[in-house]
Amino acid sequence: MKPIISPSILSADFAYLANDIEMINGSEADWVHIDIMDGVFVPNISFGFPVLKYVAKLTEKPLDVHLMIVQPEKFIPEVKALGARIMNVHYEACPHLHRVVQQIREAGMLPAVTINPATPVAMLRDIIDDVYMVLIMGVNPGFGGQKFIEHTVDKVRELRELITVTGSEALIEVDGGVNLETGARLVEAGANALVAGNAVFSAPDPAEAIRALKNL
Ligand SMILES: O=C(CO)[C@H](O)[C@H](O)COP(=O)(O)O
Repeated sequence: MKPIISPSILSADFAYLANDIEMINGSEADWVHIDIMDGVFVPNISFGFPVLKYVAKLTEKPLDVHLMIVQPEKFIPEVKALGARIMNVHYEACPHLHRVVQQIREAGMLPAVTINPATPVAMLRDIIDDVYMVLIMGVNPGFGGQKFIEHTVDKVRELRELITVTGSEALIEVDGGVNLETGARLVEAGANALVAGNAVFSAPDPAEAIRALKNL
């Protein structure tokens, strides 16, 4: 199975966002990854719903929305209003994660749980049957273009084992530091979906970079 490719528009040129979205529309990308940051959960602020409303209008691929914010459950209606297919919330931001996952499903979206580099895969044991996807961060969230943290590959392997043992159908997505080299190892370890920012938008031909990732 070819990996699902979800380009992260955090690395796009915000002054010409429509051009980058059209590039994604015409590419082999499967989803579009939207990183929402609040300057509290992570030390950066990206964009909010007034901007994303226009991004969503132009985008023809399903939206894979990643909330790097505290209390993400407060924004379930806003994420739903964007037409998002997947809503990713951080394990570290949700003391009542099981409830939030149910709320996302009840709102008609697919729930995904994200773990930071310092969070062990074992913390997902009691939620793995309830989620559509787990997103493993390959960098500390907040910025694009960071160096890939090596133990992410082992975490993917460990999560693949947990999924096999529990019979869960959760997908594994990785975000941060993904390029052709790290992507190949992540897919080999059992990742189903790759988020790529810098590797796509800094490439001379971003659509070709997406195709190369898709063919890993
Ligand atoms: O969530 C993110 C940062 O918090 C970005 O999606 C991620 O960093 C992608 O960018 P790159 O591929 O350049 O690392």
